[in-house]
Amino acid sequence: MASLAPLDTRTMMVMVIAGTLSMALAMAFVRTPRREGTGFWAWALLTHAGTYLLFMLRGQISDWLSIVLANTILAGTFALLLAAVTAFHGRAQPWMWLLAPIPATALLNGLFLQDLRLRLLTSSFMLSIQIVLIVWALWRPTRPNQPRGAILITLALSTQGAILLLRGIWYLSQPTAVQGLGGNGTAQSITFLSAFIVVLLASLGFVLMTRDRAEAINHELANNDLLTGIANRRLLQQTLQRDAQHAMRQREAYAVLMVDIDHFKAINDSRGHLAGDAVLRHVAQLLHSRLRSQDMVGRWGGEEFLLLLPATDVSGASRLAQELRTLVQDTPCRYEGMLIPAQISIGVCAATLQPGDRARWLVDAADKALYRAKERGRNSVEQAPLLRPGKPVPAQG
Ligand SMILES: Nc1nc2c(ncn2[C@@H]2O[C@H](COP(=O)(O)OP(=O)(O)OP(=O)(O)O)[C@@H](O)[C@H]2O)c(=O)[nH]1
Repeated sequence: MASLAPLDTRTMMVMVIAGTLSMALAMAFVRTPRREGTGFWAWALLTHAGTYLLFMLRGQISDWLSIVLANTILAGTFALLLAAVTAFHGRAQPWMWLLAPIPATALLNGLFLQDLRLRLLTSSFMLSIQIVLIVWALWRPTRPNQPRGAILITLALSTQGAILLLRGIWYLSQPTAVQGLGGNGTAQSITFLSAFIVVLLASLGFVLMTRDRAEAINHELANNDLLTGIANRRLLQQTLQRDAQHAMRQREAYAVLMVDIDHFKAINDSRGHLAGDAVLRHVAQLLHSRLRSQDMVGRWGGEEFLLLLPATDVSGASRLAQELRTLVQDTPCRYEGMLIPAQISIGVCAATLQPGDRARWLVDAADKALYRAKERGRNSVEQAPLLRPGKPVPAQG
C-alpha cells in the first residue's frame, strides 16, 4: 500500500488530542434539563486525549506507559462512553461490562508487549466488544422519537470498529517487520484520522441526543396537561383553530364535546383531593380510549374536558357522547382500594362549517349545551346548534 506522505503521524496525534479536548470543553457547556451522561462523556473525551498523548510519547517514555497504560486508558474511555449512554437512558450501570475490559486490556497488552501483531489483534478485539456494548446500550430501550443522535453515534463507532478490524487484518497480512505506532505508515495515519473524525461525530451525536430529549420534554410541558397527560388547553385551542379552518375550507362537518364531571367538588370533599386527581386521570383515560386517531381530547380546565372531532356530524357526535357518558358511569375509578363512581355531563355542538365561521362559536355552543345538561339533572347529553350572529337560529336536530 502506498504511503500518504502529507499525513504525518505526530500531526495526526496532535489533531486528535486538540479535537478531543475541544469537544470535552464543549460537552462541559451542554446545558439541558436532564444532564445525565454528559459528564461521563466529557471524561471519556479527556481520557481519550490522555491516551493519544501517551501514544505520541512512544519511544521517549517506557513502553509500559506508552503502550500498556495508553491502551488501558483507551479501554477506560470506551467504558466511560458506555457509562454515558447508560446514564442517559437512566438505567443502572452494568459494572461488570464496564470494568472488565480495563484490566483485561492491561493484561493482554502487558503479555504481548513485544508482539505487535498479537497486541493489535487482542486490542482490536477488546475495543470491538466495547463498541458492540455501547451500540447495544444505545438501542436497547424503546426507540427514541428522534433517533438521529443515536444513528450518528452508531455510524461513528461502527466505522471505528470496522477500521480496527481492517487494521488488524492488514497487519496480519504484512511481513513480520511492520512499523508500530511510531511509524508514519498509511495504516497508522488512517487510524488516527478516523479516531479524530469518530470522536467528533460520536460526540456530536451525543449532544444531539441530549438536545432532542430536552426539546421533547419542552414540547411535552408546553402541550400536555401535567396531571392527566392529555392535551392542555393551549394545544386544544391551536388544534381547534387549525381543524376548524380546514373544515371551513372543505365545508365539512366538525363537532366538539364539552365534558364536565358531575358533583366533582363532592368527590374532592368526601375522598380527598388526591382521590379527585385520580378520578380526573381516570376520566381522561376513558375519554381518550374511545377516540379515533384524528380526534383529540384535552383538559379545558378544572374538571372540564374538550373533545375535538373532525368530520363528525351531529348524530355521530351525540352517539359518541352517549357512549362516553355510559362508559364513565359504568367504570368506577380504582384508587387505593376504593372504587369511586363518577358521572359526566356532555354538551355537544356539531355543524357543517362555512367560510367566515369562528372556532370559538362551536365551544360557546357546546358550553351552553353542557349548562343545559347540568340543569336537566346531570349525567346526560345535550346538544346545541352553532349560532351564527346575524343569521336565523337553525332548527334543533
Ligand atoms: N382534585 C382536583 N380538583 C380540582 C382540580 N381542578 C379543579 N378542581 C375542583 O373541581 C371542583 C369543581 O367544582 P364545581 O365547579 O362546584 O363543580 P361540581 O362540583 O363538579 O358540580 P357540577 O359541575 O355542577 O356537577 C372544585 O372543587 C375544584 O377545586 C384538580 O386539578 N384536582
